[in-house]
Amino acid sequence: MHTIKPTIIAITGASASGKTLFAQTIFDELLAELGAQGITIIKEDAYYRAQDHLPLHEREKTNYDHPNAFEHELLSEHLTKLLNNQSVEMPVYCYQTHTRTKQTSLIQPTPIILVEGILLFTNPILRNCFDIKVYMDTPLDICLVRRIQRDTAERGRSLESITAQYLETVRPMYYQFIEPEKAWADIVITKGGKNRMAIEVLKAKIRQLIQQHIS
Ligand SMILES: Nc1ncnc2c1ncn2[C@@H]1O[C@H](COP(=O)(O)OP(=O)(O)O)[C@@H](O)[C@H]1O
Ligand SMILES: Nc1ccn([C@@H]2O[C@H](COP(=O)(O)O)[C@@H](O)[C@H]2O)c(=O)n1
Repeated sequence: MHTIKPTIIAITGASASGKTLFAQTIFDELLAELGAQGITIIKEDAYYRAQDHLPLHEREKTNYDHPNAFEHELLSEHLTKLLNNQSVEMPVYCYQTHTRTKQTSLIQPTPIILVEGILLFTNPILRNCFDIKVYMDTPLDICLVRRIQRDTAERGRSLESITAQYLETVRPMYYQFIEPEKAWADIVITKGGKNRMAIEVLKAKIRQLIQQHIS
């Protein structure tokens, strides 16, 4: 099954546009059919640069919406290894400490690899790795509301810190880097991570690719 090159499907778009929900739904719904040997997910967020050398108050000032915040070189090295049928140790990131944890997560090569994150198409080497490029086109005001709900519930953030970060970096970087990524997309998805028709279309394409792997 692994003799044919894996297919990498990359999903990008604004923070809280629904990338994780969309990718995770496809993964969860196909897992029963394909098994863990068939499909895997990689998050660009796992590749935020380690900041152990900085005190916490300095890490809080980092612009996490600029491409330089990511170790894209390591992500492309890992994708290349997976394409060459080698496993990788993906970093595990912590949004509370703004750095990587001491753990890593073993990722095995699979025929289908989903990658999701805000700035995946800004890097030409990464872009080159992707077979299908998806852009989540969710209005920014909806993203902001969902980010406030998610980051207060799941990422230990206050409303004050979310709104300050939004005005200082999230919104300007969206216009500078994320929105222009749409031009690279093969598929543009509206209605966020619950767009059932888009989920079914991607699942059908993945099933077709798996059939090609098997035959
Ligand atoms: N279409 C949708 N309808 C309702 N809630 C959604 C929808 N898409 C995403 N969400 C919710 O919005 C929040 C942000 O989505 P998430 O998938 O984490 O975004 P991203 O990965 O792009 O940052 C999550 O709580 C998610 O469940
Ligand atoms: N320490 C960090 C790292 C990242 N962020 C924010 O996360 C956003 C990207 O993740 P999504 O799941 O929302 O796509 C990005 O907009 C960063 O601002 C952070 O707040 N703190």
